[in-house]
Amino acid sequence: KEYDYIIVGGGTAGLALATRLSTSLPESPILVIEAGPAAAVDELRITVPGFRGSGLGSIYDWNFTTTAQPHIANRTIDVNRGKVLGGSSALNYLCYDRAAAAEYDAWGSLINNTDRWNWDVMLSAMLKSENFTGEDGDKHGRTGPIRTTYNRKVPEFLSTWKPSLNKLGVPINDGASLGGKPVGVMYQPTNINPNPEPGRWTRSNSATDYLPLAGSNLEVRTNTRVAKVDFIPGSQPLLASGVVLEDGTKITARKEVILSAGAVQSPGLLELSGIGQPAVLNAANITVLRALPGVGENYQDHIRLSNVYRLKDNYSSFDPMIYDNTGSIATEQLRLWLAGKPSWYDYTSTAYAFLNWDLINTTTQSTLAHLASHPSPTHAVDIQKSKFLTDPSVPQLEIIMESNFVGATPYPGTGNFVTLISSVMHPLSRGSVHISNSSIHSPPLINPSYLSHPYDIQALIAGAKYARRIAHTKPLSDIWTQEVEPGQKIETDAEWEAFARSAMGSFFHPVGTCAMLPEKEGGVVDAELKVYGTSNVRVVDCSVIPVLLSAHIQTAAYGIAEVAAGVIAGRA
Ligand SMILES: Cc1cc2nc3c(=O)[nH]c(=O)nc-3n(C[C@H](O)[C@H](O)[C@H](O)COP(=O)(O)OP(=O)(O)OC[C@H]3O[C@@H](n4cnc5c(N)ncnc54)[C@H](O)[C@@H]3O)c2cc1C
Repeated sequence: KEYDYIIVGGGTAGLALATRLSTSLPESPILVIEAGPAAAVDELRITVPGFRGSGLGSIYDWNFTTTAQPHIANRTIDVNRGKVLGGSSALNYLCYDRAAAAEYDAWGSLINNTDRWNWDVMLSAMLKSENFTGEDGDKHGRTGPIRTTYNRKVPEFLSTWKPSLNKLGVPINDGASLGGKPVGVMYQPTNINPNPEPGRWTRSNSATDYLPLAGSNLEVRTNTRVAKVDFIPGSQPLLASGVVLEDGTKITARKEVILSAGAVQSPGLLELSGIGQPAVLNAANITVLRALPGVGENYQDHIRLSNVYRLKDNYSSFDPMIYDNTGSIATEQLRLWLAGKPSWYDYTSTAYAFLNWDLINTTTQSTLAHLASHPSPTHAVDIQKSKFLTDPSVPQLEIIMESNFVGATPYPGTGNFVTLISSVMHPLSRGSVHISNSSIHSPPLINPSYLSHPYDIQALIAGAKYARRIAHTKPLSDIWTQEVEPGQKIETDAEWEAFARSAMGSFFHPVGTCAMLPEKEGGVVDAELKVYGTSNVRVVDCSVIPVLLSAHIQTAAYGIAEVAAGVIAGRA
């Protein structure tokens, strides 16, 4: 059987794109090939919002790890990625937000000043993908597939969040953070469907809410892995004829092959197909069909640190739902969830702050700006990040108040905790992901180069120190008894640095590895997401994001897919 379009990866962007293409081009046979399974409708690890995190390490996770990272004591960091229909949208933590307008505008200015990509384009695409329930005055889509709303149950102590930050001079930004101006402290929505029968609040993802809208011309094959793109020998530019599966089966694409395998695996598929850095391909004994040095480079990810506080006895947290999930509280809450009644298992993250360094103090701003500009950045992505450092509309630090223990050490066994997770929004370390040999079955070599730029470690420490300051500000200071991580013993600069290097984690947001940039800047795709040197291969997923955003990135994945569907259907 032949198809017009083959989409590799039925993940967040892949299913959104496939659904939109199938309805825009009803005469075109379209195939999505997904390596993972379709999860059962009653798969609680995916469906129950409060079970977020329980899919990690499961059959729905690729379970990759980084190479040993020299700047964090040679630790390796887990690289969790969805391996299931819905991809990482089925595995993620359901934070739903958008970055500053200037950050999407930068995409267009970096790729030859095109007006194909900017805030207006991405906002309209992101709104098209959203279906919000509620009234908050913010920018929301109301008719799109992905259901969003606010948590209906939040722990009582969360009420200390906004006043404490506000006391430190951070503006309250409730109901106004999704319109391109995220700086401030606020509650944000979450990708939950609030009213499916029988009243259960469930995770909304690309498999549950885009795919059912697809036309009958869309076929989905699960548990099927693509090994590479097949090119017509001697074609110039390279013309793809289809894909080759891991068992050698060839499937024909009459028009296009679109890679939506995510930021960790789309670059590897290009390399296995003969497009990439000659040194990488030669080492893997793969014939170079097109040298493209940017493939797999420019890996960027959000880095995070936790400050964990033990709550006073009169406060209960989400901890029993995670760490005592056979206990009576958890059992009762799951019974309520199954009955479609308000339950703690409806709950996800709610309380956020997006800050720039100025909001902490001018010394932090100038110290970090100095680190970022010495030596002067020369790469377009780094230059862009240094411009963001002087733009007060662009956040540099996110802090989330989590209602449970999220430490670098194991859960202490008993007790209720609150965690302030701080994350650097524009780290300057950029790494890479490459294949190690010619087999699709070998895991990729993921080297994010965490903390290799001196800005990153100091930014991480500045965030965690500020989180401690928040914790010591009333009314938040009234709810806890002990700082468990990093612990009050961490005080000197050297102690903070050792702690940060030993406890730093990832926020699961890799981007940039098939960057939409000019080829001479290390770009892999052009403004129409077409791979340089090919006439009919595109990449549509988070790997095309050239500069990491100051937001959780699923909204961008949906937005990119919506824009790409318009581009592809317009060209058909
Ligand atoms: C644990 C976790 C928590 C997160 N939390 C949040 C959050 O709270 N909010 C937020 O906004 N973002 C969050 N993210 C990030 C966000 O969900 C992802 O970055 C985004 O969904 C990625 O979308 P994508 O389309 O680029 O890739 P994916 O959704 O990962 O899709 C790639 C798909 O391709 C498939 N695939 C790969 N290789 C092949 C192959 N060779 N053949 C066939 N199929 C293949 C994969 O199985 C997968 O289904 C989180 C991510 C993770 C992993």
